[in-house]
Amino acid sequence: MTEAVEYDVVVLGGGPAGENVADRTRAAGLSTALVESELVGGECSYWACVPSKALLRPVLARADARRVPGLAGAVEGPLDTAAVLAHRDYWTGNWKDEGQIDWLDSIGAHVYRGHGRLYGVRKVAVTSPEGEHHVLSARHAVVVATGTRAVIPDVPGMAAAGAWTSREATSAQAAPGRLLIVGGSVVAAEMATAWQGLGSQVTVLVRGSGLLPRMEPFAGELVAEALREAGAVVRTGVAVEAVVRDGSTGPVSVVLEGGEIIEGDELLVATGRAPRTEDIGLETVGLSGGKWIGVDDSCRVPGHDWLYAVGDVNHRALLTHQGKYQARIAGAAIAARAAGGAPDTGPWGAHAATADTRAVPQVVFTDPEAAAVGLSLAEAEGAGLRVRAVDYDLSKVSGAGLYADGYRGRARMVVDLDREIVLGATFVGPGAAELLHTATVAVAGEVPIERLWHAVPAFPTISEIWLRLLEAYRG
Ligand SMILES: Cc1cc2nc3c(=O)[nH]c(=O)nc-3n(C[C@H](O)[C@H](O)[C@H](O)COP(=O)(O)OP(=O)(O)OC[C@H]3O[C@@H](n4cnc5c(N)ncnc54)[C@H](O)[C@@H]3O)c2cc1C
Ligand SMILES: NC(=O)c1ccc[n+]([C@@H]2O[C@H](COP(=O)([O-])OP(=O)(O)OC[C@H]3O[C@@H](n4cnc5c(N)ncnc54)[C@H](O)[C@@H]3O)[C@@H](O)[C@H]2O)c1
Repeated sequence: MTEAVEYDVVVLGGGPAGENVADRTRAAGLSTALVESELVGGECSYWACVPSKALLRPVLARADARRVPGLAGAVEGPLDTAAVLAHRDYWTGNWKDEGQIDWLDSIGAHVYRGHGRLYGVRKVAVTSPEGEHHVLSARHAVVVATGTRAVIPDVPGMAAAGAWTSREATSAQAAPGRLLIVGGSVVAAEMATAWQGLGSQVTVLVRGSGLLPRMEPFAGELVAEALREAGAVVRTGVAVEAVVRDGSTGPVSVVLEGGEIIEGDELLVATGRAPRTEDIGLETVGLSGGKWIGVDDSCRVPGHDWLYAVGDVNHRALLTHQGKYQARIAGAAIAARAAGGAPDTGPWGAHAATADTRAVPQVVFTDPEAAAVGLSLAEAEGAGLRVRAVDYDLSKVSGAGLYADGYRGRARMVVDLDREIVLGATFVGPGAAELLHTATVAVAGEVPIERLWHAVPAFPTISEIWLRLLEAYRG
């Protein structure tokens, strides 16, 4: 080991969360090193958000166009899959990270390529791909931002079958003929939409009772209905007992509980994420590897005043925008503490990631899009709050009718009856994604219903749903 190189802050993991911490600590004038073992930009840029949305955009645009009289006839044919994949490759920078490295250089952050591990208090050891070793020490903070990897359940034959995870599903260079998908949450629903649209015959095998189990039930119902209309098979209440494949390529068979066998050409396992913490030296500071890292609202690890964790790895909200938000909060908290100040960690304070528990927005880019923020009805009731849900058929809004012929969609607003504020909102329908931020402002801002009444949506936009929901609530 060489002598330690000292920085104010050392960031372990260069995904969206890690990069944004570096951005904030550099903006505060703190010297910062960032350690990345694969590609700076992380899962999101190369195997998750960005490539998946590049695959989905043409599928959704075509579906939208097919619902517009006068335009539908022009988009009857199949998508140009090769062009879509090439566009996806462009958006991932062909899995190269020079652009992100240039940006980190431009803000004066020092990048170390290699696997990083905590090496006792305030220290990180880096092993480069060439086998060089560096020790970095942090005057003020080490921030762990190592993200997650896909979980492959312990189903006989699954791991050996060379099943796709989200990585292969977002980076594949051809559409498989028959794609089997195990799982029914966000990755499963989005990838089913993308690959069915790009020419595969998709079968989704859902263990639970429907798709998108964390959203209002109507979200999963509408998405499943549309997937079936697009030609996919969506089966609920089915458990996969075994996977059989001769090697890791060629036809793959899934054996369901009860003995039914379904054959496909590829199998995507979309059954959740596990933290990448098993080999990052947590044991050297008295913590356990392989687990999520618990943090307080400033994203600091309790009992370790120099250690922070941001992004997926802290399990607060596994979304890029929330990881970046946590990074902004943690970066500001580190800077405030480094300057000897008292951070503002009360609810909604400058150094508290309060939105993680109150106002997390998420858009699922399926057809129809499903967008939600804050609490669902079940979550609000489960929290013991006195609430009322107001539902409205989105197709009855003029803007929606003009947006698409035969528009199908639904909205729900969950109102706190004691405080008369919106706790959560869900919009499902074509074009619903861009409705979400209004709801996020209402939820995070705790805007009183009586004031929302004065926020007039433009006619004829789909946003008029707000007026309808408020009218329905006020009677
Ligand atoms: C298919 C898919 C689609 C998604 N789509 C969306 C979406 O549309 N919108 C959204 O908000 N979220 C989406 N997500 C979630 C999003 O990808 C994650 O929330 C986000 O990537 C988390 O960012 P992060 O920085 O915490 O971790 P990551 O992006 O996982 O980055 C962690 C980084 O740390 C590095 N690292 C790990 N261990 C070490 C080590 N020991 N030393 C050095 N470096 C290390 C990794 O190489 C990686 O680059 C999607 C996820 C999937 C799987
Ligand atoms: N557009 C977006 O915002 C977006 C897109 C994709 C992923 N993500 C995020 O990435 C994360 C990962 O998504 P995901 O869909 O992989 O995981 P998830 O944790 O959301 O869902 C995993 C699903 O797999 C099911 N499951 C677990 N084990 C199973 C088994 N053995 N057999 C069958 N089903 C099983 C679970 O019941 C659950 O419904 C999520 O937090 C998600 O929000 C976000």
